[in-house]
Amino acid sequence: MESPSNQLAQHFTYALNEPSSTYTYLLADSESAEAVIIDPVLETVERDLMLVNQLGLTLKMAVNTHCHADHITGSGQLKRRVTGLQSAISRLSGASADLLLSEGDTIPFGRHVLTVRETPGHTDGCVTLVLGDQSLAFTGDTLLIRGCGRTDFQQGCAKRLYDSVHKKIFTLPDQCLVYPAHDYKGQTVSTVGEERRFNPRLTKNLEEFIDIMNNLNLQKPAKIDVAVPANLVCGLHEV
Ligand SMILES: N[C@@H](CCC(=O)N[C@@H](CCS)C(=O)NCC(=O)O)C(=O)O
Ligand SMILES: [Fe+2]
Repeated sequence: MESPSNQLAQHFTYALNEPSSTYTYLLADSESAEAVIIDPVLETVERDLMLVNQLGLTLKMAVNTHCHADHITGSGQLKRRVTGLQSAISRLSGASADLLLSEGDTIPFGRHVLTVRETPGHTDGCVTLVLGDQSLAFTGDTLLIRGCGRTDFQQGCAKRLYDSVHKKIFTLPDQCLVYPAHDYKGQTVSTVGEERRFNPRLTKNLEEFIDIMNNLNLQKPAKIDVAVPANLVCGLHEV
C-alpha cells in the first residue's frame, strides 16, 4: 500500500490555533491541485489562504466536522474570498452550508475522496472523515488523542459517543492515522490501533466510560455563547 505522503503530496496539519487549540487540515491532490480544508478557524483564514495561494491549490470544499462550540468557523469567510468554494457540514448538525452531509457521502478532491461516517455523541451532528483507502481519519471532537470530546452540552451523549467510536472508528485499520480537531497537549497524530489500546477513556467498558464522562468537571468553552450561533450560519453571523 502506498504511504499517505505518496498519495497526498500536500498534506498539512497546522500549528494550534490559540486559544482554542484547534487543528485545521489542508489536503490536496498533487496531480489536479484540488484541495479540501477541514475545520478552518475564522482567525486563521489569512494564514490558510496564503498557503493555498503559495501552493497554487484550488480550494474546492471547506468542511466542518461539527458545529463547534469553542471557536467560529472560517468557512464563511473563506467562501467570500475563494470563487467556487463550497461549504459542508452534517445535516444533523442543524447548521447551514452548501452541502449537508450524511453517512456514506463523499467529498472528492482530484483522485482522492473523503467518506463521511456519522459519529454522534459529542454533538448530534459530529462526523469523521475517512480518506478513501482508510489510511487517514479526521475524527473532529469524537476521538481525541488519548481522549474524546466532552458530552455535557450540545446534545452530548456519552453512550452515543462510545458506540460511535467503537463502531465507526475502532473498526478502521490499526494503522489508520487519527487526526483530531483539537489537542491540548501539543500532540498531533495518533493511530486507530494506538487509541484502541491506550485511550484511557475508550478502553473502559460502557458503564465506566459514562462515569468518567459524567465527572470530567470541565469549564464551559469561553466562546460557546458566541460560537454556536455563529457556526449555525457558517460563521457569517454579523451579516
Ligand atoms: N477551554 C476550552 C474548551 C475546552 C473544551 O471544552 N474542549 C472540548 C472540545 C471543543 S468543543 C472537549 O470536548 N474537551 C474534552 C476534554 O477532555 O478536554 C475553551 O474555552 O475554548
Ligand atoms: Fe466541539
